[in-house]
Amino acid sequence: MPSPPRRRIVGVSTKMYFSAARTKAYIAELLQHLSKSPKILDQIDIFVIPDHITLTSVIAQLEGSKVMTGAQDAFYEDSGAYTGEVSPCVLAEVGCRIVEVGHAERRRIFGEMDEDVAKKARSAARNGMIPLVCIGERTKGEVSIAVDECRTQVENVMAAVADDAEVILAYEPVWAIGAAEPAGAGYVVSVVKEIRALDCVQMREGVTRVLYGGSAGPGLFERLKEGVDGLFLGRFGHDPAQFYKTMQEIASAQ
Ligand SMILES: O=C[C@H](O)COP(=O)(O)O
Repeated sequence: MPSPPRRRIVGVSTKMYFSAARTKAYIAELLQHLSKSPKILDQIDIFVIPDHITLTSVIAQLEGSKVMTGAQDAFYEDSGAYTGEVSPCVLAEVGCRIVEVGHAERRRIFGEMDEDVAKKARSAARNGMIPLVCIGERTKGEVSIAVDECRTQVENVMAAVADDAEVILAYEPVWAIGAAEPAGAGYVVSVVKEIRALDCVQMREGVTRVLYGGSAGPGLFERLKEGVDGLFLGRFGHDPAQFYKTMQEIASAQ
């Protein structure tokens, strides 16, 4: 079966870096940039993942712009006695489109395991949102070792998520997150090629896009374009002008 067409996509997470005021100003400035070339949103998908507190105001600011808003996490149950958790059902209700799960910081600091990540991805998809699943090896080394570590993460998720649901995999080598530079292009392209070749990815009915994240920013996509469908930015997208520049590069890459 031929794989479904994959549209390029780029997004940014503000993690827990921004105040509410900065998030508001960031989105306003981003919209100003986008108004200069509105066609960009017909060419590629764009998303912003703010913190939970500002999520609904970001959705309101972005209304009518086609820029998607995502959440940085969501619980795997829709409702109940889960104090402090965020319901995927409520996220969908307020217009959230993407749910990021399994970020390396959540795995390391909050002890999330592949099983938790898989359950969260399943409930995001069950609620009509796109799970954006972060995967990646912990230590810098050989391509084959990275692929082995990612394989387990991906297989767990794909076994849990409905076969026809769209999934975004964000390949983020843990050692490249928060670093000065991204992982080497040849290395990333090789790992992503192997991830795409996994049976659990190949055999899916739903679209699976693969992004690269980990010190990503302007100037990177051209080197990764033969392997990835886009980029997932952190720090180097926290200046709206830099995020916009990255979008332009992705939209214009042949
Ligand atoms: O969520 C984004 C990634 O963890 C990358 O973050 P970074 O670009 O600041 O390294």
